[in-house]
Amino acid sequence: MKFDTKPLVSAMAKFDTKPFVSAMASIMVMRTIKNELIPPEFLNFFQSGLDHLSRRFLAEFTVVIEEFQGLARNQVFEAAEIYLGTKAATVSAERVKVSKSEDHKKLSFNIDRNEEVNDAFEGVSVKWKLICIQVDSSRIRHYDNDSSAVAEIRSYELTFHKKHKNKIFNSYLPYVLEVAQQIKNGNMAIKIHSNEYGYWSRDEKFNHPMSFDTLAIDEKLQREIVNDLDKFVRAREFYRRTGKAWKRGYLLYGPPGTGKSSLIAAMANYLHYDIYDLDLTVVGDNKSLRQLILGMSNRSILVIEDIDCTIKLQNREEDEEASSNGHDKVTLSGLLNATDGLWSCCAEEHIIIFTTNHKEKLDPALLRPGRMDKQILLSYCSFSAFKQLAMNYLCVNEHELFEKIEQLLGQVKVTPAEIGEVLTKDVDATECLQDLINFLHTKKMIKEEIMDEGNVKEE
Ligand SMILES: Nc1ncnc2c1ncn2[C@@H]1O[C@H](COP(=O)(O)OP(=O)(O)OP(=O)(O)O)[C@@H](O)[C@H]1O
Ligand SMILES: [Mg+2]
Repeated sequence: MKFDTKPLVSAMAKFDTKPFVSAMASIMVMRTIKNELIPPEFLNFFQSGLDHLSRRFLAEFTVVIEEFQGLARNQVFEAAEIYLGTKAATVSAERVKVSKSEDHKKLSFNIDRNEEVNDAFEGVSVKWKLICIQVDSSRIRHYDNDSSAVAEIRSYELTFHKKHKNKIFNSYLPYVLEVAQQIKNGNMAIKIHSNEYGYWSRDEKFNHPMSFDTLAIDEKLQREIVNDLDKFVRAREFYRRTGKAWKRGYLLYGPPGTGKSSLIAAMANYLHYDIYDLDLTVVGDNKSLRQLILGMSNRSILVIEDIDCTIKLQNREEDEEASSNGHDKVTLSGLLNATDGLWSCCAEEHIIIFTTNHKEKLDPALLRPGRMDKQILLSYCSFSAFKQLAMNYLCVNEHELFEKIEQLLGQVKVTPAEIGEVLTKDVDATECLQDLINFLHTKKMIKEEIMDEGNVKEE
């Protein structure tokens, strides 16, 4: 290993004091001793002592970025990992790791443990190092105890001259986060995370093929939703200026099978955001809920399906009673605080989606203006939505049977899910459409019979 004296010399020129010079001289001597005389097995130990000394006298400043904050993965660590992957492939590291999982579209590079990577930002030199310490896995809360008795605690050390502290904190680290996000958007498949045992599962790929091209909803409504999403994504400056949390809440409501979950999938695919599918029934209390939401990464969608029945959400007075009785459970105000409260501002670009089949059952506190930014009704199939389904399932955009179907759709309520089922029964398009006409006729007859019975009873 060659010893580069340039930084030392320039540092000595700047800080021309006797004690400093003699300390630097000692360090140089020790480095020579290290390179020439120390047996390889003691090198690491000696090196860390030397690094420590250099840091003191070169006025270096080191930021430690640990992989986990409690149970949640540290997003700065994640971003550093992705960002340094690009550096590792091109610049200074002497050893890199290369991998490609199914989730990735391209090769991923990574610096190896205890390797250093130099980087420069607006004229400032920085040094990254990946530190790995092996410990007994039972001492780590986030670690899956089944797999191994030994676990690794990983962290990055970012070192630079302390006079650049402001620049690093205010410009460089945000830049690293930004670049990592861009890389992630281009390279990573979307993930879906679900909660179990108090933390998010990490590596499930989100494979739902639904997109706004295949979603069968009213065209005008679709345009409105897409415009809303575009506006939200572009609004970074607006949220920063107004001090509002950069998040948007949607309530999707409507009968089963009308496309609420399909719309969520289309949104995630459109924005390229990860989904965090929150099952409130397995969240013990408000504190765990808060921790889960803090564990979400930026640019992601929090989904709480069937909000009316997944949990009994009481009103606020009952909440207070419950917490004063020491009851451990997620309460409505806990949920609202978690999604709405001050601390949820820590993250950026969060979309929160609640779904329900029964909007009328929801607590008014959830529906209060300003809480859910947009309430979207997904309803029974219109003719234009049907045409989209015919295109999806049968690759047909015009057919002589369409007129009859349009007429029947005006008379009976049928969900896109029901239509989808009929259209997949046969291979031949005409037969499928004829099946659909028969299905709609039957529904219409049943509806008329029910109405007749109602009239009889009324009489
Ligand atoms: N608007 C739609 N466009 C395209 N396909 C749809 C639509 N609605 C439903 N489907 C089809 O029906 C299936 C079920 O729909 P989905 O799960 O989105 O309904 P949902 O409204 O979420 O129902 P639930 O209230 O029971 O959760 C989907 O997998 C999809 O194949
Ligand atoms: Mg659903």
